[in-house]
Amino acid sequence: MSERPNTPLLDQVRDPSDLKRLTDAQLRQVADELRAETISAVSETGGHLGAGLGVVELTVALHALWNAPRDRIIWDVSHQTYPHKILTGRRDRIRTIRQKDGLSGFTKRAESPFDAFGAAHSSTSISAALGFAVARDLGGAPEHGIGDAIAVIGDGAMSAGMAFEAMNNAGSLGKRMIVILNDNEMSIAPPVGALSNYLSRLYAGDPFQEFKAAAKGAVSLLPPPFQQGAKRAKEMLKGMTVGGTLFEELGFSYVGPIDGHDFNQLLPVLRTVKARATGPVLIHIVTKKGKGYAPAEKARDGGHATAKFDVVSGEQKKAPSNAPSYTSVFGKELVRLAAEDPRICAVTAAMPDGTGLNLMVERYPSRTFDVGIAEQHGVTFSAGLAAGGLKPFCAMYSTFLQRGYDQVVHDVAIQRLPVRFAIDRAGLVGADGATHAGSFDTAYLSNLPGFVVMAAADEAELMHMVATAAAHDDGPIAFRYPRGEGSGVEMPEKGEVLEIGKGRMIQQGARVAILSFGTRLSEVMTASESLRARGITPTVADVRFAKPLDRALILQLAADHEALITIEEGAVGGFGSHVAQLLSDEGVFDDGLKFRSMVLPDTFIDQASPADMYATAKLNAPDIEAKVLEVLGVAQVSQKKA
Ligand SMILES: Cc1ncc(C[n+]2csc(CCOP(=O)(O)OP(=O)(O)O)c2C)c(N)n1
Ligand SMILES: CC(=O)[C@@H](O)[C@H](O)COP(=O)(O)O
Ligand SMILES: [Mg+2]
Repeated sequence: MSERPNTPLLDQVRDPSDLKRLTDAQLRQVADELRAETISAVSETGGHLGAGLGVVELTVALHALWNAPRDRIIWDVSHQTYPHKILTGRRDRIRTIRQKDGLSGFTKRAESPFDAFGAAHSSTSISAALGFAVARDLGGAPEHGIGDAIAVIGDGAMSAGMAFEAMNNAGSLGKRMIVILNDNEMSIAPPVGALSNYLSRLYAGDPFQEFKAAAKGAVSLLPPPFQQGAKRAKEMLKGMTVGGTLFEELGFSYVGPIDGHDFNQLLPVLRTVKARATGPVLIHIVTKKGKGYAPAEKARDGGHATAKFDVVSGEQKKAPSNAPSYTSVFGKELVRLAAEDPRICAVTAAMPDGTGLNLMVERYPSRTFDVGIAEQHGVTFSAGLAAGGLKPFCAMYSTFLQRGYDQVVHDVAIQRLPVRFAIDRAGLVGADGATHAGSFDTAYLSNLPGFVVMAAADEAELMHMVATAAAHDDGPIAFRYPRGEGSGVEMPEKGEVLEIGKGRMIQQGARVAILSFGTRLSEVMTASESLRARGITPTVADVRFAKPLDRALILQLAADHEALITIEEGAVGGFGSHVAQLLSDEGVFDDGLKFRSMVLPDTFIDQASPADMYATAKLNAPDIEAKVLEVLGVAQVSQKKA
């Protein structure tokens, strides 16, 4: 455990009301102590660091000036809320963050009344804030009332269509609400796109803006010191744009850009907006990701997310592993295939490193597209690329692909376009918890006519599936694989093209056949070992495909066994449901087949290690063993704990 920082003033802040009696100079001290406490806590837990460090001053200022929870502060993505959690009565649990039974790494309404709106996927904050503003004006929450609605959104999150949909709506409704655009010129990777360039231009230091601001009579929106002391106002006006921005065209009053780490700018501007805003206002603050912690400031990603680390050296403490990550296996195999086929291209929605497409960016930059946090566009853009004769790999996390679902149905599936979906983070992901669980993709893709849906049982299988997807030109195809390292299996030199809709036998046994879809296969084999001691050897197949099903294999195994069990890392409606439908259609149940489908339970599972989450889901080896015994009617003496 690292030495805890000395935080005499922060120690006196039990909730945000304690900030109200502090002077501006004391707020500065609280911010410094809060930053030290955040660094210390994350060094022990790991987690999202850089974004929180960048909003320390903003967090203190918002809680000092407004009255949360009556005023609703809505943090976009909410990976930057560790300082907010510390200030809102959760300091004693901050070192449990992202762990089993600990604090969530994101805002969560069930966790605290100060978490006005749950998040983790980006670009929802302005819509939610507008909802609160309208609810306030229509008399919602009559017991305590609703004060201000304040959305804090990053420059990366601002690039998403949803943010603009919300501004378009807010600008026309004209309700009082505040959007704080926290511009650190970073997403996880450096931000991309025209909006990012536009924001940079807004604070390019054009002295013309000073005159423009004055000429537009902007003084009414500026803090009183501006209006009184010409010198200070002049200083502050330097580089500040009022009027003529994209945001103003959308119906917002725009104030900024201001230095989000400088209380001398932040506090007066926020006070003035609080006192005077009548309609929607956007305050543009400029900050640094990782601010105040040199290793984070220097890191390529601004210290976005980190393992546990040594505070002094910044060195991260990662467990060594010999197995490659699924992500890197995908990235490397794609690069290999792209060398052979110039029509192969790749699309990521702001996750080049997370999806392994950084390797494609390095090798084939002109064929790799980071579209920003814009999954909907990314999917339809891929559909366009496919319609135009290219072979796009649309690489997204399972959970984020959810945002592009209508595009998957309407633009890809109905047109039978050969978009290859590389679905990373499939299944339960661990510390990011329920919001990031890849639980639904098998269900929501397998029910689409003409889709091919595969899951890799290990990293070698993943290589084959990448090759299979590249070769598949007849409609859309998806392959899913989990977060983290593979099982260390022997790797082929290159992926082989699999026959569509054909599974593989792993082990021939008797009485019960287990059909595994995805990486639960290793748990199935562990269970099988244990069952052997009881004289039961299950037949095991890796089905590879949830769609099209290997009908011949499944029907044969159904005919040869008294029981069939399916298992997958996904919610109901996926592989198991399709097998049940097949067995039902073929009348196999009429012959007395016993059938069990092991899927994720009908509940959102909170963060823990993936193994713990799968234990909660009852999808680990002991659960499989128990299921086999149950279906065969064998008495269980005792079940080992998962
Ligand atoms: C819909 C969606 N896509 C992708 C992500 C992954 N993601 C989390 S934070 C982040 C970058 C956000 O950048 P920004 O809003 O500028 O916040 P910063 O971290 O710079 O403070 C991304 C891409 C996400 N959370 N939600
Ligand atoms: C906040 C967010 O959405 C990302 O930072 C996410 O936590 C990344 O997850 P991985 O660590 O699995 O890439
Ligand atoms: Mg940013």
